[in-house]
Amino acid sequence: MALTHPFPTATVLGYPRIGRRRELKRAVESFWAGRTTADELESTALALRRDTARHLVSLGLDADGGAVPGSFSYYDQVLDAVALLGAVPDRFAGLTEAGPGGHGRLPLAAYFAVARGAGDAPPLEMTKWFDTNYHYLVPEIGPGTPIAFADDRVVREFTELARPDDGGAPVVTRPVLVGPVTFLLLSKAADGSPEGFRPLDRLDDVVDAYAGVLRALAAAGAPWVQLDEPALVTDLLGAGFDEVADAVRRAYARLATDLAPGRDRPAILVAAPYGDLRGGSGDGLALLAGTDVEAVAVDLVRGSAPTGAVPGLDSTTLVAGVIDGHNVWRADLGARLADLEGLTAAGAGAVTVGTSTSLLHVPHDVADEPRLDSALAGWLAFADQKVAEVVTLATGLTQGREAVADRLAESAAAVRSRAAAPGVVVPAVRERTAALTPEDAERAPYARRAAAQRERLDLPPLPTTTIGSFPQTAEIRAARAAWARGELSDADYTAAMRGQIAATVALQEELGLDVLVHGEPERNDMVQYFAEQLDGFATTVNGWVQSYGSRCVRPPILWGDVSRPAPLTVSWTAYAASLTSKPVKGMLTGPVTILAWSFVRDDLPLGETAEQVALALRDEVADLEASGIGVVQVDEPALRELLPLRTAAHAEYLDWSVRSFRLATAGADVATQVHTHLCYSEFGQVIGAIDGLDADVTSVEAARSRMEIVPQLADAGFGRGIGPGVYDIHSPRVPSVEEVTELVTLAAKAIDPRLVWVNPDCGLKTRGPAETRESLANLVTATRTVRATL
Ligand code: MET
Ligand SMILES: [Zn+2]
Repeated sequence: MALTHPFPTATVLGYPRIGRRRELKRAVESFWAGRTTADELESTALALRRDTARHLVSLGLDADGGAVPGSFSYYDQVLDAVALLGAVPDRFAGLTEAGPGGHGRLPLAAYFAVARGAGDAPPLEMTKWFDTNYHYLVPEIGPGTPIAFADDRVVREFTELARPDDGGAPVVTRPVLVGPVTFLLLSKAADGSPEGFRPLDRLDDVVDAYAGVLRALAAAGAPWVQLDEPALVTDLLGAGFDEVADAVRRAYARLATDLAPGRDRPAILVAAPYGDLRGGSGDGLALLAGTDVEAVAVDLVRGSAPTGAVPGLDSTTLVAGVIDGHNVWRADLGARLADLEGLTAAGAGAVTVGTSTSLLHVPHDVADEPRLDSALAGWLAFADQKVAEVVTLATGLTQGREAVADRLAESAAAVRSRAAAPGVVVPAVRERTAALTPEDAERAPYARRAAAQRERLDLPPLPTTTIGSFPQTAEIRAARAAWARGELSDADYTAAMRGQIAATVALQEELGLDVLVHGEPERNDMVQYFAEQLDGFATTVNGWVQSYGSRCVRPPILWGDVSRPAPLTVSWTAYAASLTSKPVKGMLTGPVTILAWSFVRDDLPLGETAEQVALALRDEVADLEASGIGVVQVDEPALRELLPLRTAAHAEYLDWSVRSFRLATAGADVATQVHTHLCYSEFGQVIGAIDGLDADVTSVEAARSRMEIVPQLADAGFGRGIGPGVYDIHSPRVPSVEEVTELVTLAAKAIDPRLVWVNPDCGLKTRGPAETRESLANLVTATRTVRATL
C-alpha cells in the first residue's frame, strides 16, 4: 500500500496531560467548584495542549507527520471514547445535547457528571487500567445504548494545533483513541441487558462510528491516527485469544481495508502497550500484521521481540517500544539501539522508535526536582528525558551510531555509575535475603496461634475494629504542611499528632470498639510514609502522575537495597496503647503494596526487592511486639493489582507476593494476632493467595458486593478470621443499624460465626468526623444485636 506519509522515525505513545504544575487539575477543579466557566476551562486546556505539543517539538519530535501524540483528556481516555460515541447510560441521557449528525453529545459539565455522578445518578464505575495505578471509567454498554460518531472533539483538537489561531507554530499531531475492541472489552454490560449479552456484541456499531471519526480526521488533514488496543496483551478481560483475534480482524477489515488510506482515513497505528503481544495463546503481532493497518506499536520492555520473520509485517511499520513509558529509569541507549538493529529479523516494512506505553505514568521532567540527589537524578528519565532518548535512538538508527556516539557514551556512563553507586547493592541486605530459609516464612499452626491469641486478647464474639485511618481533618493536614515548611517544630508536630491519637483512642473507647487503632494521623499516604523512612527510597517534589481524573500521586522511587534505619511506626502505636487497656492494632503497609505504588528498580527482580521490604517490616513487627503491641495489621490492598496480565505468569507472581507477606509477618509470636486488609477489587483470581497469606484475620472490602466474597472464601476452605466490610467508606452516607445488622447476619450465616469480625470496608481517612462517629456507632450497635442472637 503506497503511503503518503511514512510513520515518523521517533514518537511517544502519549504524554502526561495534567501539566507540569498540575495546571489541568487546578483548572478542572475550579470549574467543578463553579469558580470558572466552561469557556475558561476550555481555553486553559487549549493553551496547555498548545504548550505541550510545541514543547514536544522542541524536544525533537517532528512538527508534522503525526510524530506528536494528541493524547489530551479532561479526565480519562476511556470516558473520552464514551463521549465520542455518545454511549451514555440512560441515567445521564437528559444531560446530552445534539452534536454532529444530531447524536447526543456531552457538554463539559455533563462529561464530568458521568465521571463523578450527578444527584441520584451514580458515576461510571472506576477501575485500574491494565497493571498500572491509573484508573479508568468503565463504560456501560447494553443492546440499546446509543453508539454513533457523536462528538468531534478529537477532530477539533487536531485542527486547533495544525492550524493555530494564536500566531504560534503549527503542530500536526497524531490523535490517540482507545481502539474499538479494547473499548468494548473494558466495558461492562449495562444494567438490564439480557442474559448472555456482552458489550463486544456491539462491535459493528462501534466500528461504524469509528469509521466516521476516521473520515473526519482525514478530511481535517490528519496523516496518522493511533488506536490503542492493549486488550491484545492481557488474558484478564474474559475473552480468549480467538475471540479477541476475530474481533480485531473484523474491526480492522472495516477500518483499514474498507476505507482508503489518505482519502477516507488517516494511516492507522495500532498500539499494544503494557505487555507481551506474543505472550498469550496466539501471536497478536502476526494477527495485526495480517490486517491492513500501516503501523503496529509493540511494547518491547514488557514484551518480547520477534525472533524470525512475521508474515505480513513486510508491509507494516513496526514502532518499537524500547523506551519504558511506565518506569523512571534512564535507558541504556547502546543496548536499546542493538535491540532495534536486531529487529530487522522480523522483516518489517520499516522499524521506528517509540515508548513501550504512553508517558502518562511518569512525571514530566527530572530537571524539575531540586531536592533529588544529583547522582540519582542522573540515572533517571522522566517524560521529557524519555522523548529525548527516543529521538536519540531514532537518529542512531537512521544515521548510524556515530551520529549519536556522545549520547550513547553518556548513557553508558550513567548505567555504570548507577550499578556501582553506594546503596544500590548493600551487602548486609543481600546477605540477609540470601540466608532466608523456608521456615522464615512459616508460623506455628493456626489452631495453636488462635488459642494463644484467645487467651491473650479475650475478645467477644464478632469483634469490632476499623481498618486503620481515621478522618484526615483539615487541622491534621495543616499541621503536617506547617511542619514540612519548617513553621512547626518537631516537638510541636509530635504533640499535635499525639493529641489526634488521644482523641481517636477516646472516641473508639466511647463507641465500644474492641480492637483499637491509633488512627494514622501522621501518614500523608500509606506508601510514601514508609518510603520516606526506609533506606533505598527517594521521594520527589514535582513528580506527579495522574491516578484518576484530577487526582494525582507522587510515587516514591525505589532505587537501592531496602533497609530500615530506625523503627517506623512504633512510637505512635505505643503511645496509643498507653492510653487504653483495650488491644491496639499496629498498622503497616505490606511489601507488595509498597512496590505497587512506587517506581520500582529495574535491576533486581521484583520478588527480591519484595523480600528486602518484607524483612524491614519484619523488624518493625518485632519492635511493635517488644513495645507490648499484641495485634499487627499488614495491609495489602494492591495484591490483586500487580497480578500479571498473562495467566502464565500468575503462579510465579502469587508465589513471591504471598511469600513476601509471610516473611514480613512470620516472625511474630504465636500470641500476636496478625491481620491483613485487602480492598479495591474482584478477588476471584487471588482467593487462593488470600488464604496463602496465613493471616489470623483478613479484612476485605465487601459492602458494595453484599458480602459476595464470604461464600467464595468459605468454598475455598478458608478457616481463619475474616472481616468482610459492612460499611462502604467511599460515600459519606451513614449506614443504618438495620443495614449493618443484615450484612453481619449474612456473613455469620455464610461462614462459622466464630471467625467473623465486624469492620468497615477500608480506612476512614477520606470521611468526615461526624459521619464516621455515627457510622461506627451504628456498626457497634448492630454487632451487639447480632451477638445477642448467637
Ligand atoms: C487502601 S487500604 C487502606 C488501609 C489503611 N490502613 C487505612 O486505613 O487507611
Ligand atoms: Zn483499603
